[in-house]
Amino acid sequence: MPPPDLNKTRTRTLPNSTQNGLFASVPLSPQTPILRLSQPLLALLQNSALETHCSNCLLPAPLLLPCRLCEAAHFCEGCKEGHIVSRRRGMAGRHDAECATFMRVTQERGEGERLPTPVRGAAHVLARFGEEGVRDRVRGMVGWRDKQLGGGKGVELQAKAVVHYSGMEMSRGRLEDALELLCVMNVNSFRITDAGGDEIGIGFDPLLGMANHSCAPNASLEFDGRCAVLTALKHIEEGEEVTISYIDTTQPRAARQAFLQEHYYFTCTCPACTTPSTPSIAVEPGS
Ligand SMILES: C[S@@+](CC[C@H](N)C(=O)[O-])C[C@H]1O[C@@H](n2cnc3c(N)ncnc32)[C@H](O)[C@@H]1O
Repeated sequence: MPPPDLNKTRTRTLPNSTQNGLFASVPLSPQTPILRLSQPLLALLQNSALETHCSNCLLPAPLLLPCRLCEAAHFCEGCKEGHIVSRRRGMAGRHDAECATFMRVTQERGEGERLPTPVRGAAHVLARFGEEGVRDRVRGMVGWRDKQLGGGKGVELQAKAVVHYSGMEMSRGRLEDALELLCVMNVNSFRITDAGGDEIGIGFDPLLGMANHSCAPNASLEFDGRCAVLTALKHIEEGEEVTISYIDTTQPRAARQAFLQEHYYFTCTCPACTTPSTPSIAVEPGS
């Protein structure tokens, strides 16, 4: 049984901004969990991990059984019952929607062909737009659509792939939803890494997506299987903003700034980016 969900944050609008952030609702000491979501809206294995990790619990296992229909997703002993057998019983399993998508891709593109992971992720979330509140929450998120459209990122083509391979009718409204969703997911998704630190998938959730970036963050977001856990790295005062890092903070400032601008469309003004850098020490040859 996973530990229960918890949330020691509040979402608030940032001062002098239209954007939001996550703020501590209680004082938090280092290493304490701040937010735990056992069922984020999306926790999906990337293509390269489909045969090494279980598509349900996202954990690695020495023996994984392929779904007998799509043969793309694999399940560990503990999860196979609910996800392979349940389809025969007509129970809605988490894999059901993607199973059909995998099969459509194989039929049209050939054996072993996969959609790019972000397209698969968007198809998953689009399939949940019918659930209460999901579409409105996602469509209310920051997506930098104007910058992404025509920006060489191929979101227009990806939107068509999302709708087509999901087996949905290609209506203007659907395409519009898919396009907006892809833009939102591009700036609000998180990498899922396994216990060894290897990247194995993507996670996305409207609440987690409220966390802003800092190159000197006070919290970190990790996934334990499919459970998302935000943990304090430092003492955080009640009412203080909770920040995470979207990037590798060991990179030099210029590289961090360029990456954040290219992928998240902002200029970072965190203390690590605005504090004058320590002047380099001249070392005399031979000293
Ligand atoms: C994952 S969302 C974070 C939540 C977002 N502020 C909101 O209101 O939904 C990522 C977006 O937030 C903004 N953002 C995140 N960290 C920022 C920072 N340190 N400075 C300025 N904007 C930031 C950028 O617009 C970025 O594309």
